[in-house]
Amino acid sequence: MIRIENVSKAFQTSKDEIKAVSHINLTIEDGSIFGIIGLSGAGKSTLVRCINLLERPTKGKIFLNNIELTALPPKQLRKEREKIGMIFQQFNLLEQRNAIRNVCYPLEIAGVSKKEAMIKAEKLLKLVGLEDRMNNYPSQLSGGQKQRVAIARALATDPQVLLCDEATSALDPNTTRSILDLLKSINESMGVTIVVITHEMKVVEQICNRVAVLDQGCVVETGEVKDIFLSPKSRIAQELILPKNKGIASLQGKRIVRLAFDGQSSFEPVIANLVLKCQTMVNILGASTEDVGGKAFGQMLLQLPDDELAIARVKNYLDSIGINYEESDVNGI
Ligand SMILES: Nc1ncnc2c1ncn2[C@@H]1O[C@H](COP(=O)(O)OP(=O)(O)OP(=O)(O)O)[C@@H](O)[C@H]1O
Repeated sequence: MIRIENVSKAFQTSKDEIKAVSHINLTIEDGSIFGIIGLSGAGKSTLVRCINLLERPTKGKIFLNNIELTALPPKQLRKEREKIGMIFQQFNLLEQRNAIRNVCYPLEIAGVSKKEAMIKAEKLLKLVGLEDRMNNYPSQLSGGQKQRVAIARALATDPQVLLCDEATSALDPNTTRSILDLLKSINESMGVTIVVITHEMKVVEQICNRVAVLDQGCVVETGEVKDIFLSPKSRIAQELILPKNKGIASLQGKRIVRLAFDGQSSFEPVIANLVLKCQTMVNILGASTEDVGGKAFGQMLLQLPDDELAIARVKNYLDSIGINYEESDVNGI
């Protein structure tokens, strides 16, 4: 289990102090896949680098399995750090080493014999589906293949935790999906706890159990992915789930409702029935649906007519079929 206790990190620049993260409290359970999501500059990378003390927090404590990493002397910290692997957006492979020797690298540093390291590296490269690419250099590999090498390398020291800092942000959607599937299968088969840093809700939806939403260095919302996806409370989570739609700006002053679909409802009959039963037109401004844990979840923004009676009929209808909704004004979307 990872425990982040009241962690803050500030950077001192020549001009002023930048508070990258402030008073963060999070618990990440063993064996889970935990997402940390936020917009650019929210403090995600800083927070994840505080977990393995690549950045030392200015304040607060980090615990791994009840051992306080922030209190350890350097030698013991190095030992504990072997339990935490990390992968990055830009892969960070050693260009002058081929794939198998990249994976051997952390083992060599840990004092494992060359022969043993090669055997383990071969096994790991097979695990990530690169058995036919072991002797290729990074420059000969695609982005997805490089990230697979990086994952194999991160797993070489048998970590309990794998930190993924925007690990799929440089990849196309199909490759992203295959890397996320690989991470999920590593989590399931090896029990490795995975912490995923991302600015994409799709990544969180595809593999995470729980998520913390970060905004301006603070956690503004945390919980089960499906709960946050169904009913985002913070403005930033709403924006990440259903990004701002440029077309909406021209609809100032109109009544908007945000519907939350919970896996039981299919969209078209609901909206078609709503139009028929309420005898009114609605505008679909945007929709976002995802598969979470095998169930379809989603949100939809509807623009309602400027007619209080019609609005009351729509609300009654939504209540009667058990669809959750909330009203928002256009500026709050
Ligand atoms: N070494 C540093 N020195 C000074 N400021 C820093 C340093 N590292 C990060 N920051 C600042 O801390 C804040 C948070 O940055 P961080 O990289 O953690 O955000 P992020 O959410 O990971 O963003 P992105 O998704 O764009 O990488 C930003 O304002 C950034 O400029």
